Amino acid sequence: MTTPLLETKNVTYAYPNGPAALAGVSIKIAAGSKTALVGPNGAGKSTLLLMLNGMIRPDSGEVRFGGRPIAYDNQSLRELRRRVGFVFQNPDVQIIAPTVEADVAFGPVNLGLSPDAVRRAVRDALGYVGLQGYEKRPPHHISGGEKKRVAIAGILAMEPAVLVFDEPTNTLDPASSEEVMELLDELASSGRTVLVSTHDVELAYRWADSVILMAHGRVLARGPPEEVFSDHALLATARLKPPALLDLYNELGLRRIIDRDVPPKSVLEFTDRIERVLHGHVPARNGTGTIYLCNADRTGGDEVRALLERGEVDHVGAMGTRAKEFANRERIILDYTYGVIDKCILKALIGENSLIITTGGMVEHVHRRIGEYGAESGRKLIVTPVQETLTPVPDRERIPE
Ligand SMILES: Nc1ncnc2c1ncn2[C@@H]1O[C@H](COP(=O)(O)OP(=O)(O)OP(=O)(O)O)[C@@H](O)[C@H]1O
Repeated sequence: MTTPLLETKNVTYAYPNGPAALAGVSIKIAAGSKTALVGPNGAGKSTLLLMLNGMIRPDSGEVRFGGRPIAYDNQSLRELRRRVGFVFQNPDVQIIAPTVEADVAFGPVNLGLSPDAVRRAVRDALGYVGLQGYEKRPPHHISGGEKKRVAIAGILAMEPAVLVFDEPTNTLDPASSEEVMELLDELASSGRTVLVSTHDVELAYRWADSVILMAHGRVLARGPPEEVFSDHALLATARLKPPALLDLYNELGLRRIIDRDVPPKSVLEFTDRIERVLHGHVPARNGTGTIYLCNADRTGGDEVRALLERGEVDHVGAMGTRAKEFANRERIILDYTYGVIDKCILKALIGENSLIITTGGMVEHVHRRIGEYGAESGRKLIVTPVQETLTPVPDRERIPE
């Protein structure tokens, strides 16, 4: 690894009158990485994260940002906290102002930005988390998932290089959890470094590119999720279970039903592997389902409803916060809000049709991802822009030819 963006060197910490919360922890976080800090209750995850932006000072050892030890004077801490944004587990701790707008403005105002720059920062951050229109609402009158997004917007408005999330999905329902994880994916793909703590191994396995496993104030293991989560004994020490997909894959490997090489990260990858074992290849099928693609920036609700009313669409998914807002506004019920492309490919492979609603640059991404899947698996998948379903003779686009 080149110089890590964030690093701790043998840090220790005990709360006043408490046992050691951290007993010598060294971690390295690479710029642009998606890291999950995984461990049971009381492992020391929150304590370690609080150290990364100077909210807790180690009893011994050192925290480094950008290769330099962090300093604890007020000026240095203010600068560090602008660069390393921290989203608390409980948004009520973080949200302090009487309106959503004032809350998100708090950081930029403190940074001394001009009123115009503050307005822009608030607008952009609320847009990013899909909360335009919430500006004047009192934060205690919105849902838990929305509060989480307000807290994230408040941090984003300061444009940090690193985003640290303590248990981002704790207390959220499954759909809200998925939306927050998708937001974290968007943040990471825009070049930010994202670090989350969690005891949800399923989430860490599919999301992270690097995992740090902690228990009893120590690091037990670190590395790619498929390696760390394949060690059952270590996971048991940390009172955790392996992710279901990886567990099944490893068991099939041990029984020599499949060759173990690169573990699958998704149901789609796994089912393709099984098909290859059964047939020697992923069989081409006639009659794959169609994936309709709606660019919500260019399509009206009436047009989408017209397609849905024809009864040809079996499943609907939305990718990105603006697309979800569009679906919400148009009262379109969503079956998928996370991992949408893979889920729609899986349905297409069993002959069912689906609709993906998305916006802006994500439209190209959907085409690319489905095209790549088609090229790798040798299957022809049909992607039909919703606009084309409105013309009398649909001009279908085949990917790949
Ligand atoms: N404010 C505090 N005062 C005293 N002890 C604390 C305090 N916060 C945490 N601890 C103790 O420090 C240890 C590590 O706690 P920490 O919250 O960092 O763990 P965690 O891995 O984040 O757990 P969880 O998943 O439950 O949030 C635990 O033994 C806990 O009891």
